[in-house]
Amino acid sequence: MPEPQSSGGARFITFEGGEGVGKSTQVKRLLARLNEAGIDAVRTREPGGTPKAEAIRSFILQGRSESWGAGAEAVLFASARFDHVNQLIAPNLEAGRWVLCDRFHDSTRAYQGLTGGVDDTLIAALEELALNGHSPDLTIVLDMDPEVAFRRVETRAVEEALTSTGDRFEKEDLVWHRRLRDNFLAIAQANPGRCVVIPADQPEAALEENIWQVVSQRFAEQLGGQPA
Ligand SMILES: Nc1ncnc2c1ncn2[C@@H]1O[C@H](COP(=O)(O)OP(=O)(O)OP(=O)(O)O)[C@@H](O)[C@H]1O
Ligand SMILES: Cc1cn([C@H]2C[C@H](O)[C@@H](COP(=O)(O)O)O2)c(=O)[nH]c1=O
Repeated sequence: MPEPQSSGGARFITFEGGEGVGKSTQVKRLLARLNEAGIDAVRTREPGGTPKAEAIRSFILQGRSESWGAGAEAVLFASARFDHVNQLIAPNLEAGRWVLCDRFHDSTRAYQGLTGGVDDTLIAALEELALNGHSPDLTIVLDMDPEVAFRRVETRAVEEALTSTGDRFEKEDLVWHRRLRDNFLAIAQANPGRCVVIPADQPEAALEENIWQVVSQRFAEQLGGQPA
């Protein structure tokens, strides 16, 4: 296996989509594929990725900000993102490491904005502040029927022996999750240069292969022109 490279052309890739569509699984698989191709990369998640952002994650996902409303929660997610971008994402990209992030600003657009009803102007202002110019180079939107994805989340809860099947947003009803799915698709449609929608209801290895095709074609130059 070639040694990971550590400079030049680092790329920022985000994974988005509803609950249980397989984002975390595929972030790990893509990291391994990139490492095999000699690319130095890190994986991270939102909300979270730094100690301060993880503290905000626990606060929100335990439901402690639920009664504050979607606008205040958008501000909390953006505060976590501000720290994450400045302390982890930007320094890694500057050091030449690719960054793979499990959820990013499109989740705020989809959950708090389009589904939660928070005004576009606030979402855009928070985004500008938190991203500080670090927009993803590519966003993979994993798409599938939320009812099927829910079953995955329930199975995961059983496998991990969790006493509760979900965090704050996993507890919303199916109608809400269907709206969320449509909203992720609308975001992808509005950002065709950055977002690629991939059907997620397929075996893990097949999905990994689909994602690798997209990444290796999009970044052929950085990957040394390797065929997909
Ligand atoms: N392609 C797949 N087919 C079937 N099961 C899968 C697939 N990908 C992941 N899973 C399983 O589904 C569950 C959810 O996967 P994962 O945690 O990767 O999803 P996620 O989108 O990151 O979820 P969340 O939004 O809750 O963070 C896990 O138990 C995982 O093992
Ligand atoms: C970044 C971000 C996340 N959320 C929601 C989406 C999920 O319900 C949780 C994160 O849990 P996961 O298991 O890590 O997917 O938070 C949100 O509402 N807004 C955001 O900006």
